[in-house]
Amino acid sequence: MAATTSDVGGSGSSARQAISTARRVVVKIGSSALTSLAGGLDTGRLDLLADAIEERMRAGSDVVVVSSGAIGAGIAPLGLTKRPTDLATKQAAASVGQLALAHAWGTSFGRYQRTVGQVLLSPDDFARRAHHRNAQRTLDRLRSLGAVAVVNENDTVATAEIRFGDNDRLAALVAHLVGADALVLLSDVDGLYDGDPRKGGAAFIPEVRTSEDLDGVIAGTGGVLGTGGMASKLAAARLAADAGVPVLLAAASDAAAALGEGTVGTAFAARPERLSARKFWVRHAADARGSVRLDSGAVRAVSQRRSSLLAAGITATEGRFYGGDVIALTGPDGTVVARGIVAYDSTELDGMLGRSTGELAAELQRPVVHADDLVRL
Ligand SMILES: Nc1ncnc2c1ncn2[C@@H]1O[C@H](COP(=O)(O)OP(=O)(O)O)[C@@H](O)[C@H]1O
Ligand SMILES: N[C@@H](CCC(=O)OP(=O)(O)O)C(=O)O
Repeated sequence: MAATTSDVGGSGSSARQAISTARRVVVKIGSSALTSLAGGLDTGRLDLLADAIEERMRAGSDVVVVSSGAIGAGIAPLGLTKRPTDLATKQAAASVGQLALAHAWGTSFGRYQRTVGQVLLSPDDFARRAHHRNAQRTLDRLRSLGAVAVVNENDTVATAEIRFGDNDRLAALVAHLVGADALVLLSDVDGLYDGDPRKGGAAFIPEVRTSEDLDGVIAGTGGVLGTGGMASKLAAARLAADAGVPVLLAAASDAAAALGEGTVGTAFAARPERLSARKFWVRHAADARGSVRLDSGAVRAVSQRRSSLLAAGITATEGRFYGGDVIALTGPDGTVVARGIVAYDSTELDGMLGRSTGELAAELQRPVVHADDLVRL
C-alpha cells in the first residue's frame, strides 16, 4: 500500500500545494511502471495513467508527458529475454518499442478524442539554442492545439557518451524548457526512503525541503527495467529545484492521487530563488567544450569570494574551445569546481596564463570567466 502524508503525520506542504495547483505540469513515467519483462508494454497501466492525466488536463492544467519504456517495449517483439546491455541492441529495442509506445499512448488518449504528438529529444537539443527554441515552439504549439506531447529520448541516435540514459534528467530539463510549475515522477516505488526499500527496514521520507533532509539517505539502483534508480531521481529533483520547479515522486499506481490532491509520495521543494535561465543553461544543459586548471588561490576566489576568474590564477588549458563556449573550471587536483562561459579562445588564453591583468594588453583585460557567467558546483 502506498504511504500517504497522513500515514506519516504531515498535513501538506507548500511544495505539495504548488504541485496540486500547478498550471503546467510535466509527468514522467518510468519503464518500471509501464513495462514488464515477460509481457512488454502494459496497456492497462497506461490507460490508468492516461485517465489521471486527462482528468488533470480537464481541471485546467497543461500536461507534457515524458514516457520511458521504449527499450522495455521492444524486448519481447525482438525475441529477447532480458533487457539488453549493449548500446546497439538497446537502440534496436528502442526503435521497435518506441513505435509501440507512441501507438499505445495514442490509443489510450484516443479514448478521450485526445491527439498525441511524439517528441524525441537528445542532450544536444538542450545545448544548442536553435534546437532548444524549436523544441519549445513545437511543445507550445501542441499545447495550444489541445494535443498532449509524449516525450522520450531519441535513443537511436544517442552515443554511449552523449545520452540521458535514464529519463529523470530529461524530464527535469523538459520542465525547465516548457516553464513548468511542477514535475511529477511516477515510478514503481511510492516515494523516497532513507535506503533501498527492497532491502527492508527503510523509512519513508514525505518531504524534502533542503539538501540536509537528504543527509544519510542511500539512493540505490533501479529495478531490472529502470535505468538510473533513486540517484538519478534525486539528481533530477535537484535540477528541477534549480529551475524553481517543485517535484513529486510517487508510484504510478497512485497517479490519480499524485495528479489530484497530491497527498501521496515525496514532495521536493523548489529553490526559493531559481537560477537565471543563463546560469541554469551553464550548469545543467550546455556541454563543456574544454577546461581550465586553477591554482588554489583562484579556486578560493571563485568558490568563496564569488569573484570573476582572472588569467593570473590559471595554470593550464585543456581541450580546444572558443570565446562564448561553456568550459569547466578545475582545481589543482583536477576536481571540477565550477562551470562558466569563457571570454577567450583556448589559443588566445594559452599566452595569458599566470599573468596579472596589468601585464596584459588592453583588449585582454576582461576576466576570463565573468562572475555573472560562472556557476559553482
Ligand atoms: N532510497 C530509495 N528510495 C526509494 N526507492 C529506491 C531507493 N533506492 C533504490 N530505490 C529503487 O529505485 C527504483 C526506481 O528506480 P528505477 O527502476 O530507475 O525507476 P524508473 O523506471 O521509474 O525510472 C525502485 O524500484 C526502488 O526499489
Ligand atoms: N529512453 C529509454 C529510457 C530509459 C529508461 O529506462 O528510463 P527510466 O525508466 O526512466 O529509468 C526508453 O524509453 O526505454
